[in-house]
Amino acid sequence: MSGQGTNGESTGGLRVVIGSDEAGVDYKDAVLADLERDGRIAEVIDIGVARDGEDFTRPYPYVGIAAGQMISEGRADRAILFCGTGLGVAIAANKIPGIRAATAHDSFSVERSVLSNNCQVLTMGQRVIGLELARRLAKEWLGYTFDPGSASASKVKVLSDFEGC
Ligand SMILES: O=C(CO)[C@H](O)COP(=O)(O)O
Repeated sequence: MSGQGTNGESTGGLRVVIGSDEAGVDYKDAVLADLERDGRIAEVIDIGVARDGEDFTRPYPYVGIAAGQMISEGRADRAILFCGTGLGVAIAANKIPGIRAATAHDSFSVERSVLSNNCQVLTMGQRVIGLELARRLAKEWLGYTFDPGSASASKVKVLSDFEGC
């Protein structure tokens, strides 16, 4: 069984949620395939929507909330979510106490979302960036680990203290 690392992550390898609404399903499926080939990932959890599924028209807030809850409850370490812009799923995930979700479409922001902000959730927009960039950014993002001894830690703690978790 996996233990907990200093970042709250599973020490047995990352457990990663992937999800989208219908506007992000093409990118979700492409990144899902990448994650399944990625040796760093212990478990990939696809929360939909499924292209041919009954949940295909599930609105983005349900996707963001479900992903945030999985992390909050310790059932996953990270989530990568897509919608048209990436904004809606981030707003939804951020409604869950303790969740830090960010929309990032460039390499520097992707890096800082972990190293500065200790984000557990990355969101991107299928209507905003190209597929190959989204795939690359997802891979990069999973390679970063927050350093609890860094100068950024006390800033993130302000958020945790405010939320009480
Ligand atoms: O991008 C979205 C939400 O941020 C979603 O994929 C589309 O939402 P809509 O513009 O309200 O249809």
